Amino acid sequence: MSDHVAKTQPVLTLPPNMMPSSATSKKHPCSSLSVTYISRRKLAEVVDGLLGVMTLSTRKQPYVHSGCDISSDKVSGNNTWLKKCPSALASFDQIIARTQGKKIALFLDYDGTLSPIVNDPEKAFMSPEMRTAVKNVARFCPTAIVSGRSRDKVFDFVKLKELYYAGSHGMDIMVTCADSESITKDNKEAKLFQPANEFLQIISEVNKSLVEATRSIKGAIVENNKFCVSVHYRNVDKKDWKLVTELVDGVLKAFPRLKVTTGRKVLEVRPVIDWDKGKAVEFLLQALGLDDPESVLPIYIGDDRTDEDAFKVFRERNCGFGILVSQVPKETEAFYSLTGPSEVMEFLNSLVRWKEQS
Ligand SMILES: O=P(O)(O)OC[C@H]1O[C@H](O[C@H]2O[C@H](CO)[C@@H](O)[C@H](O)[C@H]2O)[C@H](O)[C@@H](O)[C@@H]1O
Repeated sequence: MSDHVAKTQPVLTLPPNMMPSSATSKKHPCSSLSVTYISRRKLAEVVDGLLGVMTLSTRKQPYVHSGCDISSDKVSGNNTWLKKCPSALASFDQIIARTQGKKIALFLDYDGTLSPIVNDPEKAFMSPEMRTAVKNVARFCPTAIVSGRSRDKVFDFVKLKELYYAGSHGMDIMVTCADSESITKDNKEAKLFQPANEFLQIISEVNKSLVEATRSIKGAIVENNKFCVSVHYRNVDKKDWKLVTELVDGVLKAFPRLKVTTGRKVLEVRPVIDWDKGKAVEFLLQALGLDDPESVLPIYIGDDRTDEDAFKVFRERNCGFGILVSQVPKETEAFYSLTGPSEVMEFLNSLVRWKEQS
């Protein structure tokens, strides 16, 4: 999918002293953020300022790498777990009751949620049945994919033009603006938001260094996700997992503005900015005009640690809820759970059936 950068783009509103005087803004009742539409020149000024604020406000966090994938974490106590985080399928009626006639805004993670976890990241295809389920649900609920993958790559997997996409863990968002008067259904103006834009060059450099550093490790895969880089060790001999971590740490010493977080047998190298999937979801709600908690109920379905940031936003603001995809009990901010992509598909199909009948 190519980038269509519009003449005006939505940006996060800054503190009043940094706000361009010509801008108009809209407050999100469900969050601390608001969306503003301003000119391209102003946008550049504002984003520069925004990045300054985000960089200053974020300390580089040390990371703990347990080398432990949740899927290898099998523990007993399923009943206790289901009491704490009930199945979204078994609780479907309760979930519907929670909507209270509101429109559902749906946020979907990709890997492990819409596609099963596989050894080769390039082959994490979603099934045609899952694609149909997502397409159908998007007819009733505005739907966005929020992924750690690059936006282009996740679009190539999902292939649905009717969705919104946030790639690179929310650092690369494309929306079509719902509330601009000039927009007709077929001529929507695409808008990009890339809060880590100034890191593009650094990411490209660290990607090269990581490829070089891990070249000799059999099974290590470095994946460039545009604003972040994944170093996969799923296919590396277990005895070398620690070595992979050490090599990544070694490379990162030369890149003080980057940090590492962990996912499912993956080390994710990303900019030290105060931005995550939670912030991306808040941004999307506003940019899409879904910022009225009285009329919109956001639901986020995801399986990864990075999805917890979005679950947390909804829990703290009491304006929607997360559904964790996991086969095992886990510490989570989600309200409900599903065991894997096939249950996710069942849940989406249930939403469609319910909408068709109502
Ligand atoms: O936010 P997501 O859409 O869940 O992306 C997170 C990472 O997903 C991918 O890696 C994971 O899935 C692979 C394919 O099943 C698997 O091989 C790997 O072990 C998992 O970590 C993706 O390749 C990463 O770039 C994403 O950061």
